[in-house]
Amino acid sequence: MTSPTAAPKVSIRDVCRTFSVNRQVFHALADINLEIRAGEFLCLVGPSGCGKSTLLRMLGGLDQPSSGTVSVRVEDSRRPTSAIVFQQESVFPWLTVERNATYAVRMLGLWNGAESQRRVDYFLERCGLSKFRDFYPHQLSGGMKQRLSIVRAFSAHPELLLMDEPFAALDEQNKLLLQQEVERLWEDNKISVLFITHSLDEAILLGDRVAVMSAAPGRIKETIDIPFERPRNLLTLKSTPEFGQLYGRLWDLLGEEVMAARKDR
Ligand SMILES: Nc1ncnc2c1ncn2[C@@H]1O[C@H](COP(=O)(O)OP(=O)(O)OP(=O)(O)O)[C@@H](O)[C@H]1O
Repeated sequence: MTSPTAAPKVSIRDVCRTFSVNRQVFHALADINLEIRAGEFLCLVGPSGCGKSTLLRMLGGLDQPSSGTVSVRVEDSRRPTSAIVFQQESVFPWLTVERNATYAVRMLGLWNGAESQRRVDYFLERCGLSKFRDFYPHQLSGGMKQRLSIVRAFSAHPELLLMDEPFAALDEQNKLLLQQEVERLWEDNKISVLFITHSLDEAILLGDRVAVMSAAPGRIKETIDIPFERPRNLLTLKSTPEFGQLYGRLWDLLGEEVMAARKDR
């Protein structure tokens, strides 16, 4: 458990993002204020097009705010500031499983011999890919490729892990298994996580807090603490009245925004 009073890992202050589309200004994000605590698992939900991925891309250094500031508190300069797991498979087809897993660390010049290899071996083992280290992505299933993306991200040992709907394209069984695995990996590695999802089940299962965004221009409408003990089991959780109440509260917050987003189209 992280202390709410400790210095935040991520500070997002008064962030706005506009895009110029056909010579018109489109306001994607407006006045975003949000913190992620060190070691916290923060889930972000919101209607389609409200700017979740734009915000995540800013934290990953792939985009810049039009105004306001985004900062990540770096504690160890030998670690990459962030790593991203996307929804779509983002592994390199011309590299083996092992080379994919080590690519980011090598590219960043952070490869540290035996120590780095030990991390890669550990995460390959944890994600059930040890036996496939010499396989190429076309020889893997979709779920295995997504596990490889997770291995690559955790192996890089980032200060901040950014996950953009990482399980959205997976079948239900693989999704449940990977949700559990990510929760365990996160608990064992004490990493700070921003996790985007459209699934309220997933947000409640994984999050320490869930931030709900408004329809575009995206704002943080409310953040809600998830009080359940870990490790969590979705099937057990779902049978409790507390889960139903939390789900209902989140759905009420989100439902209004989904309707607003539809009207704006
Ligand atoms: N490079 C860009 N140029 C113009 N508009 C953009 C650009 N990138 C994003 N947008 C717009 O910004 C808005 C937010 O996009 P973003 O992908 O962040 O939404 P999202 O909440 O992640 O959506 P979804 O849940 O559907 O993935 C969208 O209306 C999108 O069209």
